[in-house]
Order: sequence, then C-alpha cells, then structure tokens
Amino acid sequence: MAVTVNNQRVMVALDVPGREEALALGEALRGSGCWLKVGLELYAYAGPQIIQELKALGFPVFLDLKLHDIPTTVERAIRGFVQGGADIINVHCSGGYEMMARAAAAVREEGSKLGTTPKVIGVTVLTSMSEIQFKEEIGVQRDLKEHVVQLAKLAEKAGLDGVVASAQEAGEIRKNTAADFLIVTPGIRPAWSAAQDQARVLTPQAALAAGSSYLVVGRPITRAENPRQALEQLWD
Ligand SMILES: O=C(O)c1cc(=O)[nH]c(=O)n1[C@@H]1O[C@H](COP(=O)(O)O)[C@@H](O)[C@H]1O
Repeated sequence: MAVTVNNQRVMVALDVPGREEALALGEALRGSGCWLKVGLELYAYAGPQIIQELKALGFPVFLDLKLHDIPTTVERAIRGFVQGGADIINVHCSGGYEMMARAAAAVREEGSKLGTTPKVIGVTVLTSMSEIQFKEEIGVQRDLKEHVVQLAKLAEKAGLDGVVASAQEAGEIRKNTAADFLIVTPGIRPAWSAAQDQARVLTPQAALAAGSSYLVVGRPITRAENPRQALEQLWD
C-alpha cells in the first residue's frame, strides 16, 4: 500500500507493554508514512532505546511523556530526550510560561548540536476530560474551550511549536495562533470504532477539517486484527 499524505499526518500510539509488541506493530506499519508515538506504557517497559529502534524502521517518533515539573527539571530531561532521538516531545502547558520557554530553548539548542530540528508541544486539557469533570472535579469555572485556547496562546508565546488538544478545540486554536503552529489531536475515532475512555472525540475527517496538523490514533489501529488495514481504513 502506498504512502499517502494523510498517513503522514497520523501518529500511531504504540500503547503496548513491551518492545516485541511495539516492533511487531512497527513492522506491520513500515512504509506507510505514519509517525509512531512512544507513550508512558511502552517507555516503562522498553526504556529510551525503543526510540532508536523505531527510528531504524524509518519512522519519525513522538515521545509522549507529558513532562510536568519545575523548569530546571523539565529542561534537563528534555536535553536527554533530544539526544535520545525524539522528533517531538511534549510538556504540560499548565507547567507555566517559564517551564515552556526553557523547554523550547533546550530543544532548539540540543537539536542544533545534533544537526536536527526536534519540536516541543504542550498538552492543553486531556481529551479524556469532559466539560463536567473539568468544572466539577477540577473546579475550573472557565469554559473548557476558552481555557484550551488561552493555554495554546501562552504556549505559542513561550516558543513551543504547537499544542496537543482535542479536535473540538482545533478550529478556535487555529484562529488564534500562527498558521504553522502545530495542533496535534488525540481522541480520534473513526465512525467504525468505540470512544473507550476518550471524552472529546471527533472523526479523522472532521479533525482535519477543523485544522488539526496531526491525528493521534491508538487502539482503533493497534488493537485491530490487521493494523495496517485499519490505518488505511481511517478515512472510510
Ligand atoms: O499527548 C497525548 O498524546 C495525549 C493527550 C491527550 O489529551 N489525550 C490522549 O489520548 N493522548 C494520548 O493519545 C493516545 C490515544 O490513544 P487511543 O485513545 O487508543 O486512540 C494515548 O496514547 C494517550 O496517551
């Protein structure tokens, strides 16, 4: 099957408990043009070397560890992750301006030493969170979409390359940030799949139409009997 422009905008979340499972999915998706995402689960079982192993199969890698700590700790960890080969890394926007600004500077500096151009993006409000949880559990009275846009603007000001947000907020973020600001959207569910623990979901087509740059898709592909076919069927 061919590499399509749409596949290049898909990041497949390899949320599996081991190196072998991850590499088997990498083999199945090899040559499709998609990205692979290494998150907390795979990182816990396979360690940082999995990044280079997946890159050796030809994939760009998004390292999704959602860093949220004091500025110095985040900056120093980020330097290590860039040296480890991550192409995109994320931090939580709620860590604040200084943390994000230092993360952005560290990514650029380490990238220039290696002759690479890694990026850092900020998580706004998790796609598993509903409007009701946001207001009643977390206690934020502001409208969720407004909150996400405010965090995206802060991330842009701090020099981040983009944000992670649900596709339901992508349109509003697009209107309020530069055209090349990345919007990475998890919570993508094709019509043929179940929402599971995601709350703010949209279909792949609707996410692209809303202005998302990249779509993060996990279980609809990784739990499918034929992951490669599921990737190609995202647009059905
Ligand atoms: O940063 C992320 O990638 C992320 C942010 C967010 O708000 N919501 C979210 O689901 N994710 C990640 O995106 C992936 C979604 O996986 P599925 O729900 O299986 O498609 C998981 O690996 C999550 O950790």
